Amino acid sequence: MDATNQNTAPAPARPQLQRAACIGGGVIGGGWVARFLLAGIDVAVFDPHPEAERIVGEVLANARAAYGRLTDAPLPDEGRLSFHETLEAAVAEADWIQESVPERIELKRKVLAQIDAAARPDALIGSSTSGLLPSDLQEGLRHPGRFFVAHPYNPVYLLPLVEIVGGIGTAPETVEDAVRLLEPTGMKGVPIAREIDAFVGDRLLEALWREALWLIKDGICDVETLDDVIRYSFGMRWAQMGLFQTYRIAGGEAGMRHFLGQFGPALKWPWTKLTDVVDLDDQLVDRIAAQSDAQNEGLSIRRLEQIRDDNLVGILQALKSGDGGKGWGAGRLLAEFEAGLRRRAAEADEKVDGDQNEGLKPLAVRVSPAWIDYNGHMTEHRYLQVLGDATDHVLQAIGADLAYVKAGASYYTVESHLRHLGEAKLGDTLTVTSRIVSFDDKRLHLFHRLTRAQDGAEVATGEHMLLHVDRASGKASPAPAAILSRVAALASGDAPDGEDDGIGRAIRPAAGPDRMALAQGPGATPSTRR
Ligand SMILES: NC(=O)C1=CN([C@@H]2O[C@H](COP(=O)(O)OP(=O)(O)OC[C@H]3O[C@@H](n4cnc5c(N)ncnc54)[C@H](O)[C@@H]3O)[C@@H](O)[C@H]2O)C=CC1
Ligand SMILES: C[N+](C)(C)CC(=O)CC(=O)[O-]
Repeated sequence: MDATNQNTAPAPARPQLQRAACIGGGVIGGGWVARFLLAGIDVAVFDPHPEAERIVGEVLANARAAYGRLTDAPLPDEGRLSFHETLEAAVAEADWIQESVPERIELKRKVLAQIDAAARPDALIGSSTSGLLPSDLQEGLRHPGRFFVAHPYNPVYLLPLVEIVGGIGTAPETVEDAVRLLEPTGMKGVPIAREIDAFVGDRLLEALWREALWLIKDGICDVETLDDVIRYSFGMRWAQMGLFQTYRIAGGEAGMRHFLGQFGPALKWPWTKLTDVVDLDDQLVDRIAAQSDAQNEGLSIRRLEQIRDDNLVGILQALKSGDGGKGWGAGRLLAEFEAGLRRRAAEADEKVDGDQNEGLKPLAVRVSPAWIDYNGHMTEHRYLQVLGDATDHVLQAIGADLAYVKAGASYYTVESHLRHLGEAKLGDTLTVTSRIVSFDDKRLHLFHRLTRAQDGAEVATGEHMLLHVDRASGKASPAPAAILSRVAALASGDAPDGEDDGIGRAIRPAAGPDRMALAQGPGATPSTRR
């Protein structure tokens, strides 16, 4: 029996995370706030800093912008954010409380004891500590069984890893619950088998940092050179294959055993200063600070954060298309996160619609920052993307879903006509309504209309002809009866009375000099036409 269960009944199952509390809203606490809110979880914050709301707000603005570029999947509505005067008020309703106060053990213990006393007994309590032992932090708590370390990486809203570390008093189901509850936020909770100072990530980072400080102190390189050495080489490898998979490849065809044989002896050569710790005296601090100022001239912290976030989004997206489209590492996790978002959105639609067959349901799409061009409005190819999603929505409704495609047949778009009728701006929600205009056993003629949700203004229409295709032969083939009967049930034919849908319209030449004249050169007029 662990220490928790001495005073309380076994904790009830924790189904999902709906309300979180963040105690400390600095660099890491602010990142947690953003991660939770963007996953649709309400967040209550306590931080005595007089500018806590502004600081959290700026982290959140960065996070929103990054998510806009990260994913087209339907994010849930943001959770509700509230700031509280007392820690007790912030934690009262929370399912998960994340402590992110400064790294001082006596402060953390005091704050954790306060949280423990004020929180619901079944609420989970995670600490963001970078390396303090959970057993040391949970000493004196009344309910130590629900306490654990949840060590994230900065920026918390983009980097998915959370090291989950239990202490002596942590109940095993707490670690399992923590990993499971983080999943819908896009995070990867990784349980660490045994507690150890600095866990796994900071053990590695400290070793690298210690060596880096020696290299600067000894005048071997400056901070810019050191950063270049990392970012032009092994830093890029680490993002996708870590250390051991990378070194396996470095062993050539003979693999890891050969690598260990060849490079293992070097560990005993004087290639490392290992445990000697640099004295961070004033002179070294001044040198590093001056070199860092020179390296970052003209770049504010907020600007650096935005550059970092853009780069991370790019890396995550590249990794999502890795391994032949299956996704690799953090990119595969992103793909799974997006699949979860789509599944939950579809389930929510289902709930609203029930089983009634009322025709094709509209899609709602939010215009995200990555969709805006130099004219300040949604750029052309994003319209095609939204129309493509709307077509997929129709295909799902007629039963030509991913399982159908996997089984060997699909609909391919063979012709599209897109009309731009208005502007869509950042943050607009677009409603896409769809119609099946006509069909036969091979052809499916679709029409989509995009309107702005806030005022109903028409923004664009898309008209598309699709062919049913046997994927093995790549040739058009008749759709099966089951699909055709769904199509027939959903087809609505003509536009509602009086509505000009522009169906069948083509682009006509402008009234000025005609195409023949233009082809004959700048001096030509229509009269030169033969
Ligand atoms: N900065 C980093 O790169 C990382 C930090 N961590 C860990 O996260 C924790 C927080 O670190 P940072 O966010 O970097 O520090 P920070 O200094 O940016 O933020 C700490 C916040 O805690 C607030 N605070 C102080 N006393 C408080 C109290 N009694 N109750 C509520 N809030 C209080 C401060 O006003 C401040 O806003 C530390 O344990 C640190 O080791 C973990 C991963 C990375
Ligand atoms: C510097 N640090 C020890 C606070 C770093 C971390 O804990 C993790 C990170 O984000 O690098």
